[in-house]
Amino acid sequence: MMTLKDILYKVTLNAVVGNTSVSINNIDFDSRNISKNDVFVAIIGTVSNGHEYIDTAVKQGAIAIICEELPAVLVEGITYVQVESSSRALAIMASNFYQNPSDNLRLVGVTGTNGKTTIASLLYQLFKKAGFKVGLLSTVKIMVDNKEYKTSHTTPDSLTINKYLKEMSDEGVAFCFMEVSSHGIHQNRTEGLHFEGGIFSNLSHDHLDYHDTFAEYRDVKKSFFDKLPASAFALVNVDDKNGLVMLQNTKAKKHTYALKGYADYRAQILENQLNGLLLKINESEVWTKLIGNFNAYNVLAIYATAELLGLEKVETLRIISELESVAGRFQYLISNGKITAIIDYAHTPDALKNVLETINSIRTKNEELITVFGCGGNRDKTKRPKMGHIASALSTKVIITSDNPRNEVPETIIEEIEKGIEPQNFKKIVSISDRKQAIKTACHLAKPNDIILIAGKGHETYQEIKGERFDFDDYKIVKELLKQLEK
Ligand SMILES: CC(=O)N[C@H]1[C@@H](OP(=O)(O)OP(=O)(O)OC[C@H]2O[C@@H](n3ccc(=O)[nH]c3=O)[C@H](O)[C@@H]2O)O[C@H](CO)[C@@H](O)[C@@H]1O[C@H](C)C(=O)N[C@@H](C)C(=O)N[C@H](CCC(=O)O)C(=O)O
Ligand SMILES: Nc1ncnc2c1ncn2[C@@H]1O[C@H](COP(=O)(O)OP(=O)(O)OP(=O)(O)O)[C@@H](O)[C@H]1O
Ligand SMILES: N[C@H](CCC[C@H](N)C(=O)O)C(=O)O
Ligand SMILES: [Mg+2]
Repeated sequence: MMTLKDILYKVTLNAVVGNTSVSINNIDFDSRNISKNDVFVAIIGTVSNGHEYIDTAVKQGAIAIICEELPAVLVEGITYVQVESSSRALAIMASNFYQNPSDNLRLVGVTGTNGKTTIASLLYQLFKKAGFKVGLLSTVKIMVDNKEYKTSHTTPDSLTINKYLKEMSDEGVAFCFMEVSSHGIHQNRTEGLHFEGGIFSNLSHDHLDYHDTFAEYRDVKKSFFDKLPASAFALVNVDDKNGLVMLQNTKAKKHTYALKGYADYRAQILENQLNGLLLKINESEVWTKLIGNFNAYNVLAIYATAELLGLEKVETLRIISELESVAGRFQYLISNGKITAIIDYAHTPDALKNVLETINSIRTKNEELITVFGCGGNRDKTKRPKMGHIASALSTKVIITSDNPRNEVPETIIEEIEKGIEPQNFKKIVSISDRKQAIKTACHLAKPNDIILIAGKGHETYQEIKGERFDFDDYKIVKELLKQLEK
């Protein structure tokens, strides 16, 4: 049995009222999950304030309350602990509660606007193929070696992270690769974890609804590197102008990678085709099935990481050529009628631009590029016109549609996307808010050898409308529609 004192180890306490030697059953930050002898951690969120649920938690049997402000009336027999930051305290307590599982495996965090899932998933595959037991915490799924779990976040809350790390540690997992989102860092979800390495892919426009300015978004990412210990490595892409910024105040050992500039790890694209890339990494040539310039960066990042973690170079290169692309990232099919449909998770201006430029570098002038995309509701509005501009400038036809409208009106989101389109491109655009109809229209418009890009949802298998998730799978839908049309 654990006591409150055990899990408070290393938490900075401002005040304690009551007994910390009490035995505790579980910890939670949501009053709705609290039952007898649990510890409730009150967090000030973006929508509500957990401190308002302290009474409910006590009524449901909480034995201790962790909070930033003590309630006016204290209940006899309950221990109240006041801390500076409840979310930071939660993360440290979560680690203690699960016996500090991040100490038992070699944990590497991947941060950046685009490429986190790709890099983390490729590292998972690479180390699996090299014969290790491996863990993965990603947007698409959580893997405890061969066991797969669903996930709702890119970087889960600290209790969930530590729960899975504990399972990994019990399973004898040697390496774990995890995505570290800016929300995750900002909400202290990764506090107290023992990282052996951090990777920075790039920084471009996203989430400027949550972070007030780009500088704030950058500094949140940077704080992840600031906190790495001296024993860790920090590996950054220095073709990105913020790569060196990430290294400014880190104690970790600094390593760089680049395609254009000078760096410790360098790659060159020798060939770029629809079936893969031929790269020269440092002095060796390697073929990969991954497609697009941006994937040259991802492959270089995993090569460097493998070396930093001690994998043998020749083996790494051999395995790289066997790696499969990640679900919903430049996933494509070619129909019987010779129409290519590409599903990609590009949901930021930079990712959309990269994907379109990659397709354009492969496409010949006679073929049409028909792009179907939308922008998420209740997310950064300022990226909408930018994505409208990019899609219309780089495609021959564009169908603007819905991508998880959440609690917003789909037509309003579409109008905001349309604002970024320049008059000379108006004729390329159609707006159809129903995503299935939009994809159907693209299939009707496409002729043999044309390319349809369906962007934004990648691996997602739902459309989220007003809090409800309806089944929706871009890949399945386009495959089925093309088959019907070509019958
Ligand atoms: C904006 C955001 O990130 N919100 C996250 C945050 O919730 P919140 O701050 O809104 O919580 P809140 O509703 O205000 O509640 C505050 C506190 O009161 C508690 N509460 C609330 C009600 C009640 O009855 N009782 C109770 O105790 C809540 O449990 C919470 O502790 O903390 C929750 C618990 O960790 C997260 O689930 C939630 O993620 C929401 C669902 C979300 O959509 N997050 C996205 C934006 C996100 O995190 N995305 C990033 C990836 C982004 C990217 O890189 O592309 C990710 O890492 O997944
Ligand atoms: N290194 C990269 N640079 C720029 N764009 C990239 C890079 N890697 C992938 N992309 C593009 O970004 C999209 C998302 O990639 P990925 O899922 O790996 O990113 P992510 O950082 O995990 O995103 P999220 O923040 O949603 O978790 C891809 O579908 C592709 O279009
Ligand atoms: N992790 C990102 C994913 C966006 C994917 C896109 N399909 C959307 O719903 O906006 C987010 O939650 O902002
Ligand atoms: Mg991701």
